[in-house]
Amino acid sequence: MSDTANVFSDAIVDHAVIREAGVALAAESRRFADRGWMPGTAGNLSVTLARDPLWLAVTASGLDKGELKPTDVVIVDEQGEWTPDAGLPFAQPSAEAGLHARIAAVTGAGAVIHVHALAAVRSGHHWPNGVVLHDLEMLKGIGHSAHDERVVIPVVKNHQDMVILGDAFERAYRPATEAIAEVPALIVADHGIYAWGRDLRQARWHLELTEALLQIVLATKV
Ligand SMILES: CSCCC(=O)C(=O)COP(=O)(O)O
Ligand SMILES: [Zn+2]
Repeated sequence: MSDTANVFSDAIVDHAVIREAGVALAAESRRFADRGWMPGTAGNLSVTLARDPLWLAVTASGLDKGELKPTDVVIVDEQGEWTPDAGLPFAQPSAEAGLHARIAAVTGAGAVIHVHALAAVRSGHHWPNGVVLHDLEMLKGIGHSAHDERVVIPVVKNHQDMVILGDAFERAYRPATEAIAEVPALIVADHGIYAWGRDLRQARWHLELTEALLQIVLATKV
């Protein structure tokens, strides 16, 4: 019997779904810790389990993100708060779960990843009003045109209150139009970057490509 069986034995939500989310979040977290983007306990991840009401499986707070176990997940509601309705015992969700929930609610994302990657933090210092990207082939990887589009990665001020941070995200977010895709990333100044997608894999692609684009604009700035 696995170590998750007891923890989830009274869960109202589907045990297998939570187990699958925990396995996936731990694996992704390890990947980013190995890259140096989640040093120590930095960073957090979530996947959307349900939409009505909104429930996310988010990483637990304050743990070594390179050593998460499949049981180190917490089910939170649309405020990012632990919900008793999921039937799991209390565990402290990520301090940033509220922003994950807001991003998932506003964008429809199936997964959100937050890391403390260097180029994102440096870019936020250099361009506090947003980072302009253009004429870069990798823009196609975040849904944009490589040549005739000017894409702005929004930058918002850091805050410890996730409602204030969520409001800042909503003001900065530009949803997709028929002509232009959304920008699936947000820089939080002096802190790190959030990226999202329909699932963890696409969120990872968006994160890796955005961080690579930011490395290029930093390396080529005059
Ligand atoms: C050690 S970094 C400070 C907290 C933070 O920014 C972070 O990403 C991790 O917070 P969590 O509550 O998810 O462990
Ligand atoms: Zn953080």
